[in-house]
Amino acid sequence: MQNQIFSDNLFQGQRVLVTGGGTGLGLAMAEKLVSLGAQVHLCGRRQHVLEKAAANLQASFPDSRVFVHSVDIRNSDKVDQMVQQIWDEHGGVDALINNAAGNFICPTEDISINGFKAITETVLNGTFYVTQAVGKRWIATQHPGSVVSIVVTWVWTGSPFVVPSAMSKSAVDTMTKSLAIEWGRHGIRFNAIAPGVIPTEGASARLRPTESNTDALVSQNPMQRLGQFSDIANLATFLLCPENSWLNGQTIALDGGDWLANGAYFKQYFEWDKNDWQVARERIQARTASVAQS
Ligand SMILES: CCCCCCCC(=O)SCCNC(=O)CCNC(=O)[C@H](O)C(C)(C)COP(=O)(O)OP(=O)(O)OC[C@H]1O[C@@H](n2cnc3c(N)ncnc32)[C@H](O)[C@@H]1OP(=O)(O)O
Ligand SMILES: NC(=O)c1ccc[n+]([C@@H]2O[C@H](COP(=O)([O-])OP(=O)(O)OC[C@H]3O[C@@H](n4cnc5c(N)ncnc54)[C@H](OP(=O)(O)O)[C@@H]3O)[C@@H](O)[C@H]2O)c1
Repeated sequence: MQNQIFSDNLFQGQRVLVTGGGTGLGLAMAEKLVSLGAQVHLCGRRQHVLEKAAANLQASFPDSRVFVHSVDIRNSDKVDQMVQQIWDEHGGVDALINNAAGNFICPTEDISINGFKAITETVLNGTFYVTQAVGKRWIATQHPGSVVSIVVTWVWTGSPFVVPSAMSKSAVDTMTKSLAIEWGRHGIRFNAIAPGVIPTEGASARLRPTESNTDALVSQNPMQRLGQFSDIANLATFLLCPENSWLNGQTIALDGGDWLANGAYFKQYFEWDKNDWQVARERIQARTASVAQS
């Protein structure tokens, strides 16, 4: 029998937009919400990835209602059109998970302006565009809402070699606190999850491009393991529960206590020389190119 924290149909009648919902952690959270009865909208850039994710969800949960939106969240007009379409065709959403992100490791002195923008315009700007497009409709219709944003523990530690991501995730953390105050009176709640390492293809290929062995990460973690999809799916579900209507403005670490014990990630890369960085860059860019062509 499945270990069940939440009661069946807890999210029946709830509609949730998950950015980056076609893969990794976004898909894991979407799946949990679907399993509890939610209607979900998955947004990402790659239509075929979204369609496959939706088909799998529908196969696992035949009564589910899953919709896909192929949108680059860096484009504010396209984001607004997507959200308007969701309002026109489905009456809106009740919750938003800001999960889409881009990242790669690189010494900060070597990042081009385009590289900086590829990350910041997704994580910072894109998150704002989606949040504002949804939030302003909630306010206009006096509809309560709940937002969960996925940040990372380096909002507290900072992090070498991923500075555009660290800057942008800190901004999303600050948005969480700021809008928790500003929009609380509209019944709109903001919380965030700061995960430690939960292995996904997308993150591993761009943050650990030359090393797949995770033994050291496991042994340094106070709980002696890495994160699992169920960890983030359960916490996101808890934060979005309408019953938690006084839970607002919080960023919760979900890392087994790792950042308390070990601080910032990626300190091992201080040992890399120019050649190591070149190899890493080639692997990351090959991965990005193959994903774009797939
Ligand atoms: C705590 C544990 C750690 C876990 C924290 C998790 C943090 C995360 O956010 S993980 C998320 C991982 N998932 C993703 O990144 C998925 C989406 N990512 C992507 O699509 C690509 O990686 C991303 C971000 C570059 C965007 O792609 P796209 O918009 O097509 O950009 P693209 O045109 O390829 O490249 C843009 C610029 O970045 C540069 N760039 C790309 N990769 C690299 C690299 N490895 N090094 C240096 N520069 C790079 C390119 O050269 C280009 O700049 P220029 O035009 O000057 O040459
Ligand atoms: N995995 C970890 O250990 C970890 C730890 C801490 C925090 N996080 C955070 O968790 C979230 C999910 O990461 P993940 O590990 O699951 O990686 P992932 O599978 O690569 O997820 C990123 C998702 O964002 C989408 N995306 C990227 N750029 C986009 C854009 N411009 N517009 C729309 N969608 C875009 C991607 O789909 P397309 O490529 O199709 O657009 C993809 O579905 C991210 O916010 C990440 O920072 C992850």
